[in-house]
Amino acid sequence: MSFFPYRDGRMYVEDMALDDLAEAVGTPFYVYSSAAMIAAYDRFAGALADALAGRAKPLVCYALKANPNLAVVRTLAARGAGADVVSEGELRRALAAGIPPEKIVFAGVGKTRSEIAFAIEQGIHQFNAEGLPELDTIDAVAREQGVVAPIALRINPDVDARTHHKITTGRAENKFGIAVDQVPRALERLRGLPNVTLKGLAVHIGSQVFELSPFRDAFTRLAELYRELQAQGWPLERLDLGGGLGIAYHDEPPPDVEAYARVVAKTVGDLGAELAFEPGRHIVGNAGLLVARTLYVKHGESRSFLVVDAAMNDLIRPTLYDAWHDIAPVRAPAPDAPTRRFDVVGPVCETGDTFASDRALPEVQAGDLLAFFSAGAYGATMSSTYNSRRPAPEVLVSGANHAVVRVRPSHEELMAQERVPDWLQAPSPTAAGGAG
Ligand SMILES: Cc1ncc(COP(=O)(O)O)c(C=O)c1O
Ligand SMILES: N[C@@H](CCCC[NH3+])C(=O)O
Repeated sequence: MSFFPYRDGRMYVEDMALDDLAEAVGTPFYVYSSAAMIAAYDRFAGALADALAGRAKPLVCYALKANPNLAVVRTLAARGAGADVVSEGELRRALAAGIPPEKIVFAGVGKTRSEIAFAIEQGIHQFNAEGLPELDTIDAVAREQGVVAPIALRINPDVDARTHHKITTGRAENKFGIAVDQVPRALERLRGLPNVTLKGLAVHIGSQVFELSPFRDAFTRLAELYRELQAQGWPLERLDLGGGLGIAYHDEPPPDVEAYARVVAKTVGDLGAELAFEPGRHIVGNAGLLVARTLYVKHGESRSFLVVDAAMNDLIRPTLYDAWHDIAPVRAPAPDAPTRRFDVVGPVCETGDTFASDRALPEVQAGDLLAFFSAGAYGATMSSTYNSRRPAPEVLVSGANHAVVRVRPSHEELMAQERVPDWLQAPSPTAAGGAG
């Protein structure tokens, strides 16, 4: 079922017409379907619960980096989600959205002392430690607070996730995690660190992973290591299998979440470990759209351009990864409407500010609204103010209700964070122009 259907020639988000929303909030804007993210979350959590059949209880820690909007996180918290965070900011958001600290895992290669201190104060579930020196830091900070901090070692299994090279994280050359060969050194180090306690192992091999075999390989390696460490006497009880399960961005068959859950059950289901997962994109990616208005239709010598009012500062994925996002007009085209090839571009002064090249679209007029699909993950959160453009607002729809869950800041608000030092006072009129 589509959460973005056409009805009477107009595209809807659930029961809210997008053209009405555009009138209400202005363009460009992000819009999320509450029902779509709940459906994706429930399906993911349900598939794991079914496949594990009571052998292990899955803790689904939504990866805030995909979309940290408080209303989005709150929606998932209400379904029982925990959180995967990679900064104090994300941790504060997870807590503010009502996720209990004991359901929060803290990953990331560059946790600072003050971030670690804050997380320990909150009593989070665990740190996923990504390197040996970090163990010393967590230990030292925990000692200052007189507590023992729970950790998992994030293992780098050297598995090719077969995704875009910029978002693969489980190869030996990537900065993430601890190589299997270094684990003995990490354990040796842990023996001398009384203020950290090793609870388990973690892995995350990359993002937008489509094939199941890299997961199978990584989880199998992790299970072997888990058994080995237990045999050595380490009282492990947790495995965190990371996120990474992809979504369909076009008409490809989406990854099979039930088959993913069966891989989990088969590889680690019998270890008796508590299992955690860190899905981001899979939960929110296809629950969101970016909606833009066409400013100009420009027919050049060799190409036709649709210049829209959204740009690479709003959605950077096409520029950064050459990512494909489906684009469709908000006013339904006639079934037999001819198509034409367009480059869909934004107003930013970079050639890379291109959402799609040579894309077949129905005839579009200036003023028409366009929906960019699969923009719920790594969309608004990766936006910037480049070219001094105001970030697009975010809207959450539930049924026929909508709420602006992040407002578009004014130009004054954007400039208010900047300061001009005294020694750069505005030049007096007489000084202007120099020699007179
Ligand atoms: C440690 C960790 N966990 C979870 C995620 C979420 O990934 P995804 O949105 O692909 O599920 C990421 C990002 O790749 C990550 O680095
Ligand atoms: N930002 C990336 C994914 C990176 C995942 C974070 N570890 C994307 O848009 O696809």
